[in-house]
Amino acid sequence: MLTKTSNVGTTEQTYYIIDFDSTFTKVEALDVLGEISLIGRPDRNDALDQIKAITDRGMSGEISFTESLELRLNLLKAHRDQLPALIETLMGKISDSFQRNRQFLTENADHIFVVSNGFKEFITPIVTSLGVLPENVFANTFVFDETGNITGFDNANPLSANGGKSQVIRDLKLDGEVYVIGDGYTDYEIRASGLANRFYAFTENVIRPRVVEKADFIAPSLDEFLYHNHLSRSQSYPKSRIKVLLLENVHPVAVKLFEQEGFNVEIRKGALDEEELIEAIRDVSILGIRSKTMVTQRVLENANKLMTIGAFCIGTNQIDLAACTERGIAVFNAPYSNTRSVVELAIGEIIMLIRNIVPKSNLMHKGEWDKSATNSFEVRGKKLGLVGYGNIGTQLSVVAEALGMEVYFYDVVDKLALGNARKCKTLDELLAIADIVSLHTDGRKENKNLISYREFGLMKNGVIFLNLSRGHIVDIPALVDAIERGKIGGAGIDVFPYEPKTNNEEFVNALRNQPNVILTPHIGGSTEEAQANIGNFVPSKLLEYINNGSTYGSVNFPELQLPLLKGSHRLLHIHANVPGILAKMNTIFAKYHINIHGQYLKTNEQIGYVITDVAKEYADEVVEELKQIDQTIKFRLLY
Ligand SMILES: NC(=O)C1=CN([C@@H]2O[C@H](COP(=O)(O)OP(=O)(O)OC[C@H]3O[C@@H](n4cnc5c(N)ncnc54)[C@H](O)[C@@H]3O)[C@@H](O)[C@H]2O)C=CC1
Ligand SMILES: O=C(O)CCC(=O)C(=O)O
Repeated sequence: MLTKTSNVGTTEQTYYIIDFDSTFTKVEALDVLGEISLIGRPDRNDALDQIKAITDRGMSGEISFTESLELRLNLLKAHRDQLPALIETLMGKISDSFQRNRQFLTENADHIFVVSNGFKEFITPIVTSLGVLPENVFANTFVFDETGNITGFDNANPLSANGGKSQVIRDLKLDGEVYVIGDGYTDYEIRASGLANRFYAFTENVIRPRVVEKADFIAPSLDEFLYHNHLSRSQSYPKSRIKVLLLENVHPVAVKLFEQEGFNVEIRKGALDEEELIEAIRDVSILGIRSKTMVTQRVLENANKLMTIGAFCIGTNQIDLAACTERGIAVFNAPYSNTRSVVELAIGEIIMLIRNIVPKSNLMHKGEWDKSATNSFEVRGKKLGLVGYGNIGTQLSVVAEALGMEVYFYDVVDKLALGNARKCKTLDELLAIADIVSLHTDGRKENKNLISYREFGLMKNGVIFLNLSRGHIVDIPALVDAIERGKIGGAGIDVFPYEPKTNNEEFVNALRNQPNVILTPHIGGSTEEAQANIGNFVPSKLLEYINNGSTYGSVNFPELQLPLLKGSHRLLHIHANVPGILAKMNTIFAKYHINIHGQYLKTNEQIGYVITDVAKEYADEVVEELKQIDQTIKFRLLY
């Protein structure tokens, strides 16, 4: 993020001086050359470490540049024949924000200079591939011996010595504003010698504190630099300004995906309570949570920048969905990624409980050997009663049948029975018939205490009871009573009306120390596989929404799967679902003679979502007038 503000704006006479290593490319080219030239050498790793250390010392100004160059070339022992491989590698290492903004580089080629202490032999092919003019590349050149070994550098070139970059800029006699973009101390030196008006510390690839503290501005990407200077760019809004807050230990793959996208990502291990979340969410655009963080109306009132929420789980009952919709915040979840994990845990628990393994194992730990078949049963032929026949219920149905169980289910919605499963007309009918009752309903409020004293009363004596869905669905005192009366032969409980916020909080519950009860800390969906699946799936949905406007799979927004944005500007308008909004929008488009490439509209009970792709040239007033339409909730522009 740019840290200081100023009167921005550029003139025709603005010149851009760009560094190469770790700025134009993600890497230091001589480090990469070392990886190539030292292949097969026994001391390769040591030499590479030394080269990297010397590079850093030179870049942060600890040792003179000439010294760092000499030391590195000595260690490299490179050859001319290795340069094509180096160039090929560097082509794949061009910084993402430079790749994205090649249009800026070509359109401003006359005013762009790449000034580097690296070497022309590899810099020129890389930067000219993105439109920089070869005559605007200023860098060192290698000296080779007669067999092609790199033995040194041209000492007459000012860039081989300290202060060389300033010397080059001085000689260029640039008449106008000069802005330097780079990651190293030598880039700052241009500004220090009074030859540049601004120095932007470029931190997309590497952050050097000693350089950053000297900078006029910090540019986490080229987009940020272009945005700051109102220059043409590939992103309507720099991604580094978009803050992502990820709570509850979401999988690292998700963190990586958001970071790769260039977002500013903050992670916290546990859940936050309402007050903590209100504090943390103020400047957050994307929030990622799991099942424990309650996103309430009060939280949302303090989340003015929030665009979207990702529930890294199935359940979304922890989020006030209606309030999100009212505020134009799109919510996504992962409806399938952890279903198998829950099914496998349920099957495992059913077998352990029906065999009475838990008390036997506890006795063994106390040294007691109780070999007997009493109260140990097989699952084959038993009646499994599923309450809720959705994604998990149906999958459990199929796996249970494969184990020889008879499956019965009850769902409030008329569902197709899979395999030989039998539908029950009422919950009561199911409870009366099942040897094992397993809950798989969603967490809607009306399901609170769905299973209480009356329902336990309807169950068979010795029934096995499982809840791996949501804690509030079962009345815990009623469950404890049923266990103590011997009504329940065994129970597996994974979810609780109140669950500790973090692993450091004690689990307090009347179910503790009950016999033949398996208690698990809400881990039905916590397998490595499921978490990695969710970690990939949810960010993909959030990114489609942020980058393209697509809402396919959203749990609260009208679903629109949009074509990729190409050659147009995309105007996204979210409004209260009242008649006439589309007509008002189109009146504005007509008034300004806007060429519409495509238009998409979808509504739900609360909101309407209109996407209009338009030709790139239009008056600024269009955007302002669209935002002013009555009942507008949110407006976004993408390109
Ligand atoms: N323990 C854990 O770690 C995990 C728990 N879950 C929870 O498992 C539950 C089931 O998940 P999915 O199968 O993916 O949900 P789903 O939405 O696909 O299925 C839920 C089904 O329950 C039905 N239903 C709702 N209320 C009902 C009622 N009172 N009586 C009968 N049927 C009712 C719905 O019509 C729907 O068919 C959810 O509560 C989810 O949050 C999901 C994943 C992991
Ligand atoms: O793993 C989690 O945090 C929650 C799993 C869960 O309950 C869900 O996916 O609905």
